[in-house]
Amino acid sequence: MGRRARNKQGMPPSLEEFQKKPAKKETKRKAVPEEKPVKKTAKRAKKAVEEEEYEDPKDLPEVDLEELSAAKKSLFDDDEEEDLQGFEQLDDDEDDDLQDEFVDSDEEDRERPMFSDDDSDDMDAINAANMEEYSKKLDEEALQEQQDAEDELLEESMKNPRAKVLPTEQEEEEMKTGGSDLTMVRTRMLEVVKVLEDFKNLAEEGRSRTEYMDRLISDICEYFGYTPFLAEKLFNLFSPSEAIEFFEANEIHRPVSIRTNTLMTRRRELAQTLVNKGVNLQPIGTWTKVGLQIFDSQVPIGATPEYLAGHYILQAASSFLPVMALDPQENERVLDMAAAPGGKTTYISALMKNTGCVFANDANKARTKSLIANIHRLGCTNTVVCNYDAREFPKVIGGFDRVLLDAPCSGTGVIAKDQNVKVNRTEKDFIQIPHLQKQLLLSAIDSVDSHSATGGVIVYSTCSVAVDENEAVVDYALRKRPNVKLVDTGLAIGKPAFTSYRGKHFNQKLSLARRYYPHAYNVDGFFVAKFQKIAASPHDVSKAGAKEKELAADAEAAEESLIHNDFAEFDDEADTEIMKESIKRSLKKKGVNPNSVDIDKKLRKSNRQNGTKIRFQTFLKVLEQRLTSSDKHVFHHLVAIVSRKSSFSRKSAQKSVFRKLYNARLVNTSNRRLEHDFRDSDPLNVDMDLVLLMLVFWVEIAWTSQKPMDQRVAPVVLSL
Ligand SMILES: C[S@@+](CC[C@H](N)C(=O)[O-])C[C@H]1O[C@@H](n2cnc3c(N)ncnc32)[C@H](O)[C@@H]1O
Repeated sequence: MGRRARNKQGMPPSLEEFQKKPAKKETKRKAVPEEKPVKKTAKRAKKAVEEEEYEDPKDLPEVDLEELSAAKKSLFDDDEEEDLQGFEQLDDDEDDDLQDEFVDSDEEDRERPMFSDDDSDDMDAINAANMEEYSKKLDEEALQEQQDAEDELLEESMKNPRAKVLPTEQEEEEMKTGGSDLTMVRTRMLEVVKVLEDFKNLAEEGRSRTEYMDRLISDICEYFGYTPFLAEKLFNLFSPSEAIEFFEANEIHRPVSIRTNTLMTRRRELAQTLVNKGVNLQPIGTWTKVGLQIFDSQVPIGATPEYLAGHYILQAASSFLPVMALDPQENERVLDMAAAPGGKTTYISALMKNTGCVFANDANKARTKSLIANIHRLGCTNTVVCNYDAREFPKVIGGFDRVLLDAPCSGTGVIAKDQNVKVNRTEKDFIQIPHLQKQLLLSAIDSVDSHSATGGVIVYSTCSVAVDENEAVVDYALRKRPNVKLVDTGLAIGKPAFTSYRGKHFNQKLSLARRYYPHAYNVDGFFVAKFQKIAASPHDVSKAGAKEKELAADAEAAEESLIHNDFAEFDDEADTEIMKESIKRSLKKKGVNPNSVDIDKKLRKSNRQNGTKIRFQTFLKVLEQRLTSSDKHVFHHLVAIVSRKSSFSRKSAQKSVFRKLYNARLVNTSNRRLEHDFRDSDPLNVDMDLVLLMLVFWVEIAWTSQKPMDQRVAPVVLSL
């Protein structure tokens, strides 16, 4: 069997199949409780993990180490081919493994805020966690009691279907002043979820769905410590009950895993050596031949002679996935665009058996040190390290067989590792980071040789679960580069990515990309998409560097409704100029020479007649305050249409749309003349579609601001 074929994964079992599998035989070494952690509270699930993961050695029966070694050895006796066969026919136990045995590590070295690996940090964390877990074990009974009490309370409240789950105004006040009892908050969250799932039967009369949702988001913020912005963003990805599972999973550390460096050793040899040193481990599910899950260890796992000799690397299981999807072949030329600290580069190098050439690039020079260190330690000799802004590619060098873009991201998939994400991420991050990701992905695509005999592949991955950083980025790339198509990742696990999300529709092929969630697979949240480049494009020979791309992307982004940080850049002067232009046009249309008229005077008169002092800037401020991001999206959509339909610059188009909205806002039934002006002063003579879109926009504002806008909108409709 050829290498490529051997590397191909079997068809993924469905999620249902995964979930229906009977529980795996319990072993004392199992780190994750048999029950899915998501069925427990954050604390309780964590407790269960602690109990099993850090079982007090004193409580264990005496074990003959030789026997243990022999038993462990048998775990790795299957040769690689058998592993593969098993992989193609996932059995029940293995499926269950998949849920339990994914691990984190290398992502810790991701640069903050980009989330990075650092093996030694990882180990410190593990050892510290062990001690903490041991001491927490003493609290077990108390915690269990508390849990039982909570469950009882919940059960009781559920008996009364129309129980008053939401706090009264007075209770709200008390909560504000006296703080909340977290147990109560948690119980209420679960109750609200139940109500939301059967709103018709369980909701209190007179209470709206929004009230329940708002309460739930507030409680999530309070209980788990998220900002309302991020809580809502993440909440929207799931059903209410699954959202709680996700938030709870973020309170639990993923298990620790290592990847065998096949340039140096084989997995079963490594496992045997480590077991002999007192490391308690098990292979990660059948989907990987190189991963080992570590349950506990009598030696520091990041400082064993084998570690120092490069026989393994601490690496999150989810980090294997993009490289497996990339499927690098021997003797190829591969680019790892954002490579530091090298968890994925070294895996690529190993899969290529140190043949061909891997360009490992990272924009952060400091981080290339750890990249170089890992490359050396793991004995990768086919690797060139470089330090460019990856948007410089393919100007630096192009024509690669494969490119991996493990993009810098917001890290919403690895909150369990970095709790700061809960409070640090802002709306701006979810505009700026995707903006960079899009530019990087286009560069990745342009750096691949579409005529590659073996490859022509691009893999895009992030450790974020946000749609803006995943589906939206991939969809953008598909639109901008019709010479690529999405293909199957070949990965055995993962949920299909979204093809539509909250009113946005993406390329249908996005269902081929994969999403990973901590609560679903006990791995870091991750996203993997695989492209095949089917033809060359003019961009492939582009000599544009990062700066040029940034400028081009800014312009494109405005068209794509992405950037609105220049939202309030209009000034009175510009405002006046536009109005003057409009008056001149109007005069011309009437056959009057504009030069024969005092335009300033006419403008003043017009302003007086309009009785308005609202200027663009004021209007922008109002918009900023009142628009949700989806409203802004509509606005930018309008701008994009106007600039496409005209030769106007983006700025002029923005002004024009504002002019429309501005004027439309003044129209009312008693002012027919203004209606007329509104149409006459239209500098673009925009078509009906645009006006209708504007109305949609206005209706959205009305909806958002909860104020009736019909009075303003209706006459515009009438005037069409
Ligand atoms: C998610 S981490 C990469 C982790 C790495 N692939 C691994 O597996 O070890 C993202 C990396 O992107 C790098 N980065 C950020 N902006 C970049 C850019 N414009 N060009 C290249 N690298 C960039 C960061 O320095 C960071 O190391």
